[in-house]
Amino acid sequence: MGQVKTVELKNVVEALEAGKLPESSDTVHVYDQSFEQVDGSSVVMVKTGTEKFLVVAGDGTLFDSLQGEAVENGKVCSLTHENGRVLNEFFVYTKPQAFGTEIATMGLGDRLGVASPGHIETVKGRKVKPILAQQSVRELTLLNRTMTDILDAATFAVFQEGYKDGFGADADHIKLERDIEYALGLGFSFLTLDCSEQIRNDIEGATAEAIEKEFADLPVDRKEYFQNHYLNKSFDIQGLTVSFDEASLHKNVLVYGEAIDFMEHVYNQYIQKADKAIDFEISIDETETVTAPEAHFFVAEELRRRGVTVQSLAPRFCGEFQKGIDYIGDLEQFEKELHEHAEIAKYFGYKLSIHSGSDKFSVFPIIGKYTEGLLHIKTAGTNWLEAVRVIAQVNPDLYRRMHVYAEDHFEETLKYYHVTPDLTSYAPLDDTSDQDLPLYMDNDASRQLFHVTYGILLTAKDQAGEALFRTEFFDTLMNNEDTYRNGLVKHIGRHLDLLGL
Ligand SMILES: O=C(O)[C@@H](O)[C@H](O)[C@H](O)C(=O)CO
Repeated sequence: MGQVKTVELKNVVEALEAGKLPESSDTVHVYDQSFEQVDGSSVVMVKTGTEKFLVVAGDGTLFDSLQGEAVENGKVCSLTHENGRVLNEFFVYTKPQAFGTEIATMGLGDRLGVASPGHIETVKGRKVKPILAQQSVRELTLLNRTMTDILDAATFAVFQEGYKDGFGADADHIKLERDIEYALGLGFSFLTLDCSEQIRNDIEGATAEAIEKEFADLPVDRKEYFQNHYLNKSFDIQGLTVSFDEASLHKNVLVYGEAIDFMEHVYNQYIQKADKAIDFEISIDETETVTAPEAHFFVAEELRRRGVTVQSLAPRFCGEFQKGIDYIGDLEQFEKELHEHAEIAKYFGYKLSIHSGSDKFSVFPIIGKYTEGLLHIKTAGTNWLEAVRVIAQVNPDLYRRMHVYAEDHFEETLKYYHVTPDLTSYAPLDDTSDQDLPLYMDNDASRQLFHVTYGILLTAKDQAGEALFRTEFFDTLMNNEDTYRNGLVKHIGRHLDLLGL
């Protein structure tokens, strides 16, 4: 830390020594809500330039535990993983928790590690709890981030905002048992088990003969286990009648059987054995197979039969839930099926989970109506797009360079995301004034262009190995923190308003 900064922070230390909340100055911003006093120590979060620190003074175990640079009789501490764990030890509200099925939850994936303060402001006073740490393995891989990074970002944001109403941490789209073990060991409170590898999409297109032959080859006890429970019976779900003939039963057994076995295994081996409550979510949304309501019932009934308790389940809905843009499909069909999915979820006592929930404004009223405001909804990319909007507003030159790079590298992202933007549908960059650059964040195609190129843009390096955009991107964002915060409050607030939360 430079000499200049320690001089600036001397006043903060003096105020803390006197047990007082320091005041912000021209060069040091004090996050008032973060001020805490415990066993003779006083601590607060500050920002100088584009960097944030914890400043602690006084004596006692908190002062001794936080690691930092001595400034007068205080310490100036970087936001390290170790200092985040110290905050967890002294302030329980900085640790993630599970919420169960009695309140709506919203996944607020933050690919940058700087969005959570705006998310916290957005949810205050609403009937929803924030899952502030939520990144899929795909996002972590594309960003070279770790699960520890996203937990730390949430810890420091909650401390900065003095937010004491609880938050969650979702290890999202987890497919491997080693990742489950690692995430739960780190203290994640929410596990989204992605079963797309176990779901047999090939069965969807198979002939009736092929399905019958494969089913016939199953062990006798397995066939009897399913046929004795489902065949030629009707199940009444709040007025929705579900029944299976041989063809439909055999198809569902083959499509979902292996996935359900995996769900049961993970529940018994990890969720049941966890040292704290875990919100367990089943994700069958990222598959080619649309989840028909009767298939949703089949999966849920099997979980019930096997004693597996889940807090939320994400089906693959009809139509398209593409990243960062509104719903694509027949609204009437969607409403009919969403209603059925919601009734099935209610019947089995868990929340319906809406993945790729960003920007699905046309269907939010339908979702809010039939889930009666008890759901889990996941967003992530839209929070990154609001950051890109800020860049377009305040640093047009950086935006232009990122836009060109994203277009040049767009094709590389299609192996990770299913998006189908028409990149000729928006105005050419050279024809767009600086003033109009933010409008690209209102166009579906340019939204998706940036939505899926986040990893490429934030890890791109020049020939000297220096970051092409990352450093300037984060400096710009940190110098315009309130603009980003207010943009999130407005944009995510619109999501919650339309959902009735
Ligand atoms: O992009 C990702 O991998 C995640 O954000 C994933 O899509 C997440 O589960 C989600 O649905 C966010 O909207």
